[in-house]
Amino acid sequence: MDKLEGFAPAKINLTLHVTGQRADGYHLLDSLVVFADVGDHLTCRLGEMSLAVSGSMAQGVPVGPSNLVFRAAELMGAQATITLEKHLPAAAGIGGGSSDAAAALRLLADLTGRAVPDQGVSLGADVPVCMLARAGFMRGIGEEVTPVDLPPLHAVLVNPGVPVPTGAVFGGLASKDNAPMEALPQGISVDQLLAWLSRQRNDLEAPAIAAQPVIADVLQALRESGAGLARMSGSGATCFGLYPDSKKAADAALALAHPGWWVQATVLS
Ligand SMILES: C[C@@](CO)(OP(=O)(O)O)[C@H](O)COP(=O)(O)OP(=O)(O)OC[C@H]1O[C@@H](n2ccc(N)nc2=O)[C@H](O)[C@@H]1O
Ligand SMILES: Nc1ncnc2c1ncn2[C@@H]1O[C@H](COP(=O)(O)OP(=O)(O)O)[C@@H](O)[C@H]1O
Repeated sequence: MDKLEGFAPAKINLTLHVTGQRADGYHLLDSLVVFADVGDHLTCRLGEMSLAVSGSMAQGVPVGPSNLVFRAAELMGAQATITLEKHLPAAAGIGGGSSDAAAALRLLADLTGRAVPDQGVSLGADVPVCMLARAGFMRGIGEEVTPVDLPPLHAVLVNPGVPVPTGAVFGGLASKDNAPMEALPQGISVDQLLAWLSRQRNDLEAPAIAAQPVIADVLQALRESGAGLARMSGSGATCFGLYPDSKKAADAALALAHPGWWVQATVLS
């Protein structure tokens, strides 16, 4: 094996309940996570350590040792020549950096034959679920990950171009001890899933809107575009809308076009 290619899909928190806080300050989460068919692309080859970042969303992404891809190589004890093509906005609540790190960990594990320590959680609370890269529950601070079977969902992702720092949004929570998600029935249909989702929450929505009020405008625009459900992902600012089929999602994406907004029709699974 010489050079390997990998895909780092956007992570979407369909729900995000904050149920407590650990003594070290990290929050306990109860979240249903899915992945989009849009994301970043990586190539990786063992050799001299280097990282080249390109792509439509490369601006502002660190190219040095603070890039999570660089840190993934350090964690694996590997030297590698890596290219990263960024298509996902950064600091956007869709785990772009974490998904890049998880993709790099998968590639480096394949290239070196080494195991990934602790599913990469030392690189970030979102990395274990991004290692799974399919629908799953995320609990603990993010280290407890369980796959779940869900029907695919047609969606539009909208990011209004304002970065939201995750730690600050957690810090703005009015309550840290909120109710967990309801149990999710197995073998659920799309309509049942939508009804179930509408009864769950993203507890970070209110503090994120307080920090960046434009998020409320995005949610309103998604609802007006015909979304059956509109919610923020992660700590924001990206929001998603869910639609009955791919045509309605594509039409909504066209209607949502707005200067400075990143708008993407996608399938979540
Ligand atoms: C909120 C979530 C939900 O999936 O997504 P994003 O908004 O980042 O996409 C994640 O838990 C974010 O994961 P990640 O972005 O990897 O977080 P980390 O780098 O580990 O932590 C950044 C900061 O967020 C806070 N943090 C993060 C995770 C957690 N369970 N409790 C926290 O309090 C801490 O203040 C920490 O210093
Ligand atoms: N490969 C990467 N892609 C994007 N951001 C990265 C990357 N590596 C490190 N970062 C840093 O991580 C921060 C969080 O980025 P990201 O994971 O995209 O956001 P979020 O945690 O909101 O989902 C960014 O502000 C950026 O400086």
